[in-house]
Amino acid sequence: MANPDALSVKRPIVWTIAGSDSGGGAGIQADLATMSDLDTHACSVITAVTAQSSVTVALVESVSSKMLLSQLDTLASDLPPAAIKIGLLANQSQIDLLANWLAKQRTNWLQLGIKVPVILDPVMVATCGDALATGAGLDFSPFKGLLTLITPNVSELAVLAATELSSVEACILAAKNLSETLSTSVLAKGGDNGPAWCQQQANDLLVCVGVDGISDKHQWQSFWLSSKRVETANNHGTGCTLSSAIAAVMAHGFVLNDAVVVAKAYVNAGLKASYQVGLGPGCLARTAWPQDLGEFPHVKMVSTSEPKPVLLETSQAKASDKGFKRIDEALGLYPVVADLDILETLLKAGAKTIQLRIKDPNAADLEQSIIQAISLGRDYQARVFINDHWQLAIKHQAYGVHLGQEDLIASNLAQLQSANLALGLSSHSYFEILLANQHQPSYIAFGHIFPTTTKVMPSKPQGLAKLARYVSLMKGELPIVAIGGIDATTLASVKATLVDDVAVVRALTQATDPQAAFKALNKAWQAEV
Ligand SMILES: Cc1ncc(COP(=O)(O)OP(=O)(O)O)c(N)n1
Ligand SMILES: Cc1ncsc1CCOP(=O)(O)O
Ligand SMILES: [Mg+2]
Repeated sequence: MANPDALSVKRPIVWTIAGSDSGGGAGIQADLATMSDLDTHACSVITAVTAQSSVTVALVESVSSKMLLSQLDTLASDLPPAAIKIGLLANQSQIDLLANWLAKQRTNWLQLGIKVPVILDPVMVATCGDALATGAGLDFSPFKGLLTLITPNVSELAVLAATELSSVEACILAAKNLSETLSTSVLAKGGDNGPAWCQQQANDLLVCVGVDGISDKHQWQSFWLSSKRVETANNHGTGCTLSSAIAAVMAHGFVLNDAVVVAKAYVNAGLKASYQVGLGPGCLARTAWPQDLGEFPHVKMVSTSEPKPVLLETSQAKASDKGFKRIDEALGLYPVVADLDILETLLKAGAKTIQLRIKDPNAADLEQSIIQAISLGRDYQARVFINDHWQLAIKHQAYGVHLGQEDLIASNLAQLQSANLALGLSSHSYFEILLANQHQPSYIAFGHIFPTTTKVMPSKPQGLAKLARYVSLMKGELPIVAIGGIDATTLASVKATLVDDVAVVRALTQATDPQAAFKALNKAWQAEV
């Protein structure tokens, strides 16, 4: 099962509501190509027909309200969307009609328990500089509360905010204001050559507004997503491609933050392989689901003390200096346990990696238990990781520490690294894998793969298809450990994703004979695929 695409059999339906670009590089044409390339079935609702080439927009004719409504209703009754991308809306009455229609549909969908992500790319001007929508003063406020994400570029954001965005701070403020005005997350794109501060590299600002299914600490956070600028004039349809890729990835069940980073990687790869067709700017190539980590952006939380995006050259140099201890021998079947009795039992059974996970920070015998676990690890020549309690792990020289994304904010990684401890980091998405990977940990745990009762999770079970995608992205970088709901019945399917290692809790701690359970699971894990 090395090919992750083999795992997602059914193509989810995605709609694009946008204008036709007769030149084929942008609009509906770019959207359909992108959505299809990203393994979705694309339906189209055409808002306007443009007579357009790579150098000019000769004529724009919007479709009638009757035609717009008829396309929406016809599709809704047979081909309901898993996600919607909205592009060119040619005039205010189209905005009003669509917002009204979406509001009614949303109520129907919510009654059925369906939440459909809606991504709005507020298209105003074509790459050649010609206006596409009539009237600069389009009012998008009817969409308030109906959108998941709006994706203006810096010039569009300046128009929407009715202000110049000559500084990073002004851009952050305008994006946050827009997110409040429309009650939506915002992706302010700095990919086009805009003001001086976004010329050096492509810096996009993601303002998260109550994003579903991600860590509490990220739901309302803002992030810079930075990539090196791809130097090419063939950038016609970049915004359409990005927003339709975001919709397509969300239709596959990925959270918003994941969809944004995958779409950015998709656009970066597309720009690198872009090509010229007419006399003007050419278009992006379609390069399928991105699998090259190098195409993904660097992610940085926006903080009040340091609001600026990271400079990529320096951050990469620093990251390689700061790598954590490498894992030479595979972690293998990795038990995670809450007490010393079971820890010793499993070491006796042959566990070579084990984690002590005591969740109560006030546990009376916490430090003593940590000392004891580390000492048992030495006796049995096993690698003992301590969960959460990184200061005690340093103090007593554990082999390593395991931390979650939330723990990262409160811990001192430099101290851990100089004490030469190994570091495992949790992740629950592409986005968190990128965040974790930037610290160059010793391994990244990914989960939960299947439902679990061991821990209350903010995210949904990831499943095998997603696991396979992450494994393929991270192969050769550092070990990926799958965790969550893994037991004797699911082990073989997890192994088939080619993940490096597996961590288990209940499959061992709730077994009637934990030693026998470890031996059996370990044998199955070590066996050839
Ligand atoms: C191997 C492994 N993977 C993931 C976790 C979870 O860590 P974290 O997200 O910090 O959650 P808690 O375990 O602290 O509840 C883990 N402990 N081990
Ligand atoms: C700590 C943790 N982090 C992600 S899933 C999980 C618990 C996994 O436990 P189990 O193996 O019992 O499902
Ligand atoms: Mg933790």
